[in-house]
Amino acid sequence: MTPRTERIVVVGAALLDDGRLLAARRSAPAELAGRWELPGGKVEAAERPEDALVRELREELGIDAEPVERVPGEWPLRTPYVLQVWTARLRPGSPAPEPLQDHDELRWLTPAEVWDVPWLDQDVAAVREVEALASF
Ligand SMILES: Nc1nc2c([nH]c(=O)n2[C@H]2C[C@H](O)[C@@H](COP(=O)(O)OP(=O)(O)OP(=O)(O)O)O2)c(=O)[nH]1
Repeated sequence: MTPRTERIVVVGAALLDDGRLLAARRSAPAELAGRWELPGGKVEAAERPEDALVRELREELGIDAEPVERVPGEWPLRTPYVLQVWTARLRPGSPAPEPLQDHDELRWLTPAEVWDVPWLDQDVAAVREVEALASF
């Protein structure tokens, strides 16, 4: 058998504002519902990950966001997906985030509160990496 090499990047945003990290609770699909994640989604063909991030955050949260820097690392999700994370911030004048699509609750977490929500298992290592950033 030929090993499967195709991989599809899911971009997640570590949206930081006033020293807090935005966490989003998934409302679907059933196996992920109720767990918390970094908002984002799949990068489309020929799309740059940073552009996908901006698009997904507009669709899901209604915000105007700006990617800042790639968080080092890459984390496997279910095949063929891998998670990459960028820090991001709200552009001046952006609306506040609202759970418009895929989520039913949002929380801004201070560094002391980061582990107060049940993150998706596959996000824990990524969130640890975000926690280590000087900007948070
Ligand atoms: N956005 C996001 N998705 C994650 C994370 N962790 C994780 O396992 N996933 C999974 C959930 C989904 O199966 C997949 C991303 O799909 P999605 O539903 O958020 O993305 P999308 O809007 O592009 O999807 P689609 O409805 O167009 O298919 O990755 C995470 O931290 N953020």
